[in-house]
Amino acid sequence: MSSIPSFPDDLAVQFEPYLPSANTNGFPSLTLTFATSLDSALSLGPGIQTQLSGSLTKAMTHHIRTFHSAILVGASTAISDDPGLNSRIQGAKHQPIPIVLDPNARWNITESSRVVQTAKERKGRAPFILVNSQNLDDGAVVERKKMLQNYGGGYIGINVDDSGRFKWETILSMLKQELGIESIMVEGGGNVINSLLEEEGNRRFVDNVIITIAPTWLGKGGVVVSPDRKPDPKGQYTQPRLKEVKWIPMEEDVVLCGKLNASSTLYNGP
Ligand SMILES: NC(=O)C1=CN([C@@H]2O[C@H](COP(=O)(O)OP(=O)(O)OC[C@H]3O[C@@H](n4cnc5c(N)ncnc54)[C@H](O)[C@@H]3O)[C@@H](O)[C@H]2O)C=CC1
Ligand SMILES: Nc1nc(O)c(N)c(N[C@@H]2O[C@H](COP(=O)(O)O)[C@@H](O)[C@H]2O)n1
Repeated sequence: MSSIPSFPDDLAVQFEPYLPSANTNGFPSLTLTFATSLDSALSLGPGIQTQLSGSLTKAMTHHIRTFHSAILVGASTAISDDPGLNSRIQGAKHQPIPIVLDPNARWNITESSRVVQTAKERKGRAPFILVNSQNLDDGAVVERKKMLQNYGGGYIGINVDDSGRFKWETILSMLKQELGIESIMVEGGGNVINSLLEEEGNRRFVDNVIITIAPTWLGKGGVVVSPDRKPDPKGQYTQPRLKEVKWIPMEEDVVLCGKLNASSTLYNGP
């Protein structure tokens, strides 16, 4: 994997207000970051890795990765993309720990998975995979766990809720307690991002948002960011709206930065 040229200082300074800072809420600081098309798609379809970021916005993503203790993706992204989940920016001073949400232990991670190769070459960290606690004793999980432990990673069991998902509150507090994670970059895919944005109770965990928008339409059938509109306990839908918004043009793309958790308000129009 070739290294990515360093991110220019004059651009890096513009992102500083959106980098993690110590959180007072007891949870790791969470940055939501992904690349999208003009029709809100992350990829052409489930299982199809689609390049959206240009070279400069890709460098930005790898620069931002170095400021986080962890990067988190869903199992389908791990399976389809076989990602490195490290920072390949020249001179990277810190590598985040990859975290994969995989309640049903679907990802057959092996010695030749890119993230493991990267850890072996000491160009990144070995991943921790979060599974439903009931799957921790599964034979395949036990074997994969042994393999990952050789490189400093592993499997962690968490109980799922009635819908088969982990609660975000549990994910975040467990990552902080067990792995000492203070900041986390959630990169995708659609399922993970939508589950984070659909409920006000989860949106409160999102501190910073950094979205690359590429000048292209992927068309119907793509994996889209479009959370369900779930009403709050009072039966109202509170529109999440970013604050402290900054648009940063970067070659053909534009990067949208903002803050979310500073209590989203009901938007009543101008
Ligand atoms: N453009 C971009 O920046 C990115 C694009 N992608 C693309 O997104 C696509 C994959 O997205 P999706 O199919 O939506 O899958 P996904 O990557 O969101 O994974 C879905 C799986 O993650 C697990 N999961 C999600 N939320 C969970 C929760 N709260 N608790 C427990 N488990 C949970 C479940 O196993 C679920 O089946 C791929 O095509 C990939 O290339 C992925 C990341 C970033
Ligand atoms: N920022 C960004 N731009 C794109 O165009 C993308 N397709 C993605 N995808 C995400 O990046 C992961 C790949 O990471 P590595 O470079 O392999 O470390 C992929 O799994 C998606 O999370 N991101």
